[in-house]
Amino acid sequence: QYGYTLPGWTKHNLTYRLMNYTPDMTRADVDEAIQKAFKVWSKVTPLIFTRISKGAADIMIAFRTRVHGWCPRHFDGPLGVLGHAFPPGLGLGGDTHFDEDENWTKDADGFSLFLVAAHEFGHALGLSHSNDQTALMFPNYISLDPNKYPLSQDDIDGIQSIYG
Ligand SMILES: O=C1CC=C(NS(=O)(=O)c2ccc(-c3ccccc3)cc2)CC1=O
Ligand SMILES: [Ca+2]
Ligand SMILES: [Zn+2]
Repeated sequence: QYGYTLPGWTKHNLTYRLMNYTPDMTRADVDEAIQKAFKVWSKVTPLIFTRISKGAADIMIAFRTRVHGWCPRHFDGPLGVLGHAFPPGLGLGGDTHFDEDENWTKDADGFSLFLVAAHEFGHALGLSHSNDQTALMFPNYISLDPNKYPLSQDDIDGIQSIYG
């Protein structure tokens, strides 16, 4: 069960924007991984995610390393932290950054961008970590079979307690 859930977004139609791409994957594979990661959550909530290519989106997505821009959190080089996302809110709220020092992939080796994005988007929607080790919101990376539906009942209960 969740320690606490943050107040979620007050609107259900959210926009997202990819600020840059990782050289580890093709653009098409990055677009697909991000789209699939949003679909995991839109399937179990009334949330709708719309991609925009300019202007300020609710969820700004970027690949960054070490200290980056005005982001109050920094990355730690290869391994360790893979990404971070800010809880719902204006400005930095919802923004999701991936550590470019990782090897991002769509298949087995390296880290699955789809899985890490699905986890980070859980935070961007207001979820905290789960202590259920089968949950997508579990604090440690588990390389689930990306084709297996990654949401556990704990994740669904958590997200529906915010956007039910
Ligand atoms: O707020 C934080 C702080 C530290 C984090 N650690 S991480 O980036 O290495 C990470 C850990 C687990 C996952 C994950 C967990 C379950 C399924 C898929 C990914 C993703 C990223 C992830 C995170 O969201
Ligand atoms: Ca790292
Ligand atoms: Zn950041």
